[in-house]
Amino acid sequence: MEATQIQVKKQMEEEAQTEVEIWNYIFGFVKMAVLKCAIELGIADAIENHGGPMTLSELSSTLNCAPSNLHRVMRFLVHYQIFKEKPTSQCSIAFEQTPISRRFIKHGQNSMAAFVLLESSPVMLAPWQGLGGRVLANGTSAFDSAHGKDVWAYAAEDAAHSKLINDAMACNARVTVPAVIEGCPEVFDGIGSLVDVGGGNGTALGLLVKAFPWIRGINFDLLHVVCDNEKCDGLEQVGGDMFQSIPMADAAFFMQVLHDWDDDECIQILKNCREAIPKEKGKVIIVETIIEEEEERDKLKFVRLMLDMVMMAHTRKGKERTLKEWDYVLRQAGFSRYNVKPIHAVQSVIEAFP
Ligand SMILES: C[S@@+](CC[C@H](N)C(=O)[O-])C[C@H]1O[C@@H](n2cnc3c(N)ncnc32)[C@H](O)[C@@H]1O
Repeated sequence: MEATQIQVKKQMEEEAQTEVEIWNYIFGFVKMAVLKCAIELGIADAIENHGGPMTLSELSSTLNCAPSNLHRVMRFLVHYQIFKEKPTSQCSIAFEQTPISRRFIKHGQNSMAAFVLLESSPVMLAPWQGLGGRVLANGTSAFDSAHGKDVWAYAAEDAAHSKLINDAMACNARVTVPAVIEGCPEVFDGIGSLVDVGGGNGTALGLLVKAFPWIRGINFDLLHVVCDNEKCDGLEQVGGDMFQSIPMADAAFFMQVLHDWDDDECIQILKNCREAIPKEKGKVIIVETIIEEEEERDKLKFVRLMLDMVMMAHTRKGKERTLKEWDYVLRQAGFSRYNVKPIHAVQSVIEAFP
């Protein structure tokens, strides 16, 4: 092939790929919307309860919906390999579970269904309309513009939304905390008491106390959150404001809390934390995203960048941080020494010492 022919072929391939990408951007939300619909209908739950693949008529009668519409939803989900088609002995087609669909069973192991329901809720989608405004005004929160208050004040007044947040955080904790336990168990050696600051419904701390039974767990969150929490063996529930003070413990644990706040706020929270832990042997364990500045660490880099945009949409001044930015925050808060431990998760573990 001549050089010009090669160039023309390359250009045509690029144009075709561009066309694919453009349509992905235009209708990117459709995947999330159809997944939300599948979770609300309970499609994965129905197939799991059935104990094996289900035909369209079995599925539509179980879900009590029109087969014609369900067929279109299933065709879409099969195209994206969320479910698989399997021929039956009666020459029809049945739908079977995949590793992806199993993650969307409502109460299944490692289920991420609650996270989809939170992020696709009208409350969390509305702020995205104001992202440009936030960038231009540099500081006007997109969430505040949409709802007139910040996400935590909103949750304090709307019990259903608060539950949506806590359930989503809990399903994420069930995936992330085992990666922490497996990736760096030594971090928890010698800790007699651990306060989980912004611990939500206590799922993360419950898993930690189960894995390290010598730890006495204190789950600390806003009063309205801990008041709604179910009693959990081995956990003390304490309500309060981390900007005021943090309950005393040998160590403090923060998972996806500091990314909700700007540097000055994080420094304030971490200074309060220094007051709560012993000067000599105390430590802070932070489970957060670290944005890599140079080489890509792994396939999850895009999630970290997306999470940073989520912080821009959903918090006032929160952000995902590079290592340099974490270094600044920790040093300003008086933590002289820290280790970073990569784990098999979107987040890393930062162990910091006063
Ligand atoms: C993104 S969630 C993280 C929950 C939990 N650490 C996890 O990863 O599953 C942030 C948590 O911080 C809590 N929070 C917000 N403001 C707080 C404050 N001023 N004092 C204590 N907790 C607060 C919220 O109620 C929420 O549970």
